[in-house]
Amino acid sequence: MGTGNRFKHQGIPEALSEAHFAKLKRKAGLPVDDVPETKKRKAQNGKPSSKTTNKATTKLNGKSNGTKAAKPIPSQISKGVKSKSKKSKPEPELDLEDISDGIGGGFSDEDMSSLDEEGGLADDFLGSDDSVYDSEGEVERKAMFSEDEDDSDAEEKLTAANIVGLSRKLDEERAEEEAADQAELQENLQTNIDVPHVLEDGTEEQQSKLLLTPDLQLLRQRISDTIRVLDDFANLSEPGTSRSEYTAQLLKDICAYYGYSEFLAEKLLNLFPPREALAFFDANETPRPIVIRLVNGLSLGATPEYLAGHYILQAASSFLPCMALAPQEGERILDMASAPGGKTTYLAALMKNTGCIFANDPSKTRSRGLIGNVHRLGVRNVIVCNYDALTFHAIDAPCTGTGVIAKDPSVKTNKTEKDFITIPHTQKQLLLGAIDSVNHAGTGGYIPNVRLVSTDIPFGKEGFTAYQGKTFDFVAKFQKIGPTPANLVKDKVEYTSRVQEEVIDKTPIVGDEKVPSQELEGGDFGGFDDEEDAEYIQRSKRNAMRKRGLDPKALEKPKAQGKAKSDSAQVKAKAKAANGGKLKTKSKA
Ligand SMILES: C[S@@+](CC[C@H](N)C(=O)[O-])C[C@H]1O[C@@H](n2cnc3c(N)ncnc32)[C@H](O)[C@@H]1O
Repeated sequence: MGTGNRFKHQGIPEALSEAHFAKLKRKAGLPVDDVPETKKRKAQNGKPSSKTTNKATTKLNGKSNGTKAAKPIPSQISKGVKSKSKKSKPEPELDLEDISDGIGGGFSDEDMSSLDEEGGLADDFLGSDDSVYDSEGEVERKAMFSEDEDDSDAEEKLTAANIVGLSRKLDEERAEEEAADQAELQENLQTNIDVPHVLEDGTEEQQSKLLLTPDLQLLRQRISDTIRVLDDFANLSEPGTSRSEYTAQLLKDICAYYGYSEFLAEKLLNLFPPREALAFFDANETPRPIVIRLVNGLSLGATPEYLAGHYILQAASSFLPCMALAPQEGERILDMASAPGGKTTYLAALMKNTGCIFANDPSKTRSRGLIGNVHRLGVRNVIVCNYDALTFHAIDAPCTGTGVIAKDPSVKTNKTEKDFITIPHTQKQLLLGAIDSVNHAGTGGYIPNVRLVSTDIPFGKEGFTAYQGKTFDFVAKFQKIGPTPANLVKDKVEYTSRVQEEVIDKTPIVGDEKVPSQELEGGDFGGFDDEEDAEYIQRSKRNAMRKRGLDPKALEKPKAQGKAKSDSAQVKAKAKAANGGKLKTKSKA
């Protein structure tokens, strides 16, 4: 990530809302002036209040902030949506409610509790989905291709055919802007040779009061000045001060100005040089645009075309990995963490509905959305399953969610140290599991030979590729390059036959013809049966333990077993009662 244009071009960004500072004051036990309703609404960009929360929208001292809209990130839309609008008609608010889960959403995540008990998954692993837009935390998005827009600024329509050309055009425009910015920066450096006084005077109490009732323009100015000092510490720092004093000041100011927890702000500040970090914080205040306009005033999740499965709305982060994978017709693919199915359904389209995709997700709630999308989009080559992928051997793993701050500002304050330790650990485990899965059998901890290969995506930029001596790939494609060594093959055959004895489910598949589909919890797909799931989960756990060389018997405690049996009898009785005497069945597809 280079020094952001936004940072250099936009000047002072829009200030944070008064409600945000009122919240800070309440937390600190200070009196809060009532923010009149009308003022609150004005703070929402002068537009009627919508679901937007603490987006930066108020103007400073009556001045326009001059924020320049970021270039839109292209989203993908497959086909079938015709843009039609009347210039005079006001733009209806976007409601993408249905898109995240395809069947309207509204499910709770309590079904994940069994996994939580194991310390395996936390609930907010589930919310960090950036791949398919949904309405939560939705902010006003700037629509491209709008007939209302100034024609001179109109973008060409994005199609699969012209994506490379369009991307190149954007890169060229960006390069020109960067050159202009650089020249401007040099000019500023010539004129700004004074030593700014940015370190705070006064007691700690006075200082924290200042941060709770800040003059946002001054605060912004101080942030800029501190960064200028940090950029050229030898010449611009005050005598007798240390770099860490400036950094500590910057951290406090950033928390107050942008509304971050100190924990996350510090993490991000350590990740980038200060100037780039500021560009990043600014970028997170800019709502991401979408590249489709509304159709006849209907929300995107309610158009006939949407309901008929003609399109799905996705972010680049969702479809680029599928393009990199380049699945071929007839192949077999495992998507370990697949809900709500953005990638799964796109892969299915790329494979022309041939071959087979195993789409797994451990959240039953999210799996319902996945199933809805699979059905809605007419996908016929997908088998949906519902396991914790850590227990079998996806790359689209759960993430910390820090990449979606622009979409969900709550991330600014709700991430903790634990998330930064456990989530990457889970991601690593899933990746190792995925590598093992390539071999179709457990390998007793052996990691097959893999190498990182080109994604062959002919556009875009490298982006953020290195940090503290480590290199990163936003979309990584691994290829297995060597056969499994002979001694491991032998081990594997023995191992596999042992495991197969254990895992092959020989019970006949029970059809659900006798139960009308509408009576089933999960609709046509067959619903879920907690008792049956508990057995599958136990079995997976036993397998996982064996693979790690542990004794699965450790899982079976006689006392607990007795209790489990009586519990399961109760569950069965309850399920029967709730279902008019019939037990729900589940498709074992
Ligand atoms: C970012 S979303 C996946 C988005 C999806 N691939 C798509 O393109 O629509 C992350 C998913 O990881 C799942 N997840 C979390 N922990 C998991 C685990 N241990 N095994 C498999 N999936 C997991 C969550 O339930 C969530 O649905």
